[in-house]
Amino acid sequence: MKIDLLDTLRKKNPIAFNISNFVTVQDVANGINALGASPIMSEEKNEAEPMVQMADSVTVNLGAFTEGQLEQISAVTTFANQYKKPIVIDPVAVGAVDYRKERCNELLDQIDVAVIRGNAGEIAALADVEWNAKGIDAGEGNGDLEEIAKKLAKKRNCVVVESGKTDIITDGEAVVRIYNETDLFKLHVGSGDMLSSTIGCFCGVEHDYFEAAQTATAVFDVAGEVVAKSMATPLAGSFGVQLIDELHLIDIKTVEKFANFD
Ligand SMILES: Nc1ncnc2c1ncn2[C@@H]1O[C@H](COP(=O)(O)OP(=O)(O)OP(=O)(O)O)[C@@H](O)[C@H]1O
Ligand SMILES: Cc1ncsc1CCO
Ligand SMILES: [Mg+2]
Repeated sequence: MKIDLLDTLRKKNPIAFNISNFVTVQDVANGINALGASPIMSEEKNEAEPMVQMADSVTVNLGAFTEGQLEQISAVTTFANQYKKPIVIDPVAVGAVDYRKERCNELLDQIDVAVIRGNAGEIAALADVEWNAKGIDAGEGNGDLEEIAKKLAKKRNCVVVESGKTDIITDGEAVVRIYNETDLFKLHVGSGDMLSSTIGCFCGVEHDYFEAAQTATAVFDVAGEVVAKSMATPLAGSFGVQLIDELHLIDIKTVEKFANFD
């Protein structure tokens, strides 16, 4: 794993263009800004081309899109392919709402993406595997998580990050697993959105998106673990704030010390 990419990111301060959702946009902007990237958000179709041109990566979060916004998402992602800017997709709740799954699959049919990051319920839905997703959460299912992630990676010819107790990262062939020590992330709505956008930042500085996704996930997971270790009592609000603080403070040595992966 290329943990050194953390310093590369801080040196380059990549512009991370995010189409976010209204629920978690501030956490996403502050999280990746604290980490060392330069976030910019937009919902305006008319500025899609210059936004994409100046950006190093594009992260599209499908958490609360409207019909009107689909045109902007289509324009942005088409320009991103044209200007060779990596796209990260966060397919929020596609396992729970068919409308979302259909729109997401239409989008994925039109464009090439670098990474899809979702929980098990979301990745299973896009991989056409049966699963009982629960709203924005992973829900329950019996499928083999690694096989599901690989299936989607092959189907969409991209890297898949399937988050959960163990984060599974695959390019369709190789698999890297990152083991989480804390489940406090679940106290903070938008942990997943922040992870997806963190992956976007690393894809903006590393063309090997499999490597970029691994480093991003390890940095993010260790940041949460460090915060959890420092809290005598788990506190949801404080966890969210301290996660942003730790994304600012975290360094390569800390990630090397605490990242648990194979
Ligand atoms: N059961 C768990 N134990 C430990 N860590 C977890 C667990 N589930 C998720 N995580 C961690 O939480 C972070 C977000 O992943 P998660 O799968 O919850 O995304 P999500 O469902 O899209 O979240 P959200 O919708 O709230 O943004 C990741 O860093 C992941 O490693
Ligand atoms: C709660 C919620 N609803 C739509 S998006 C979102 C944030 C998690 O993605
Ligand atoms: Mg999510």
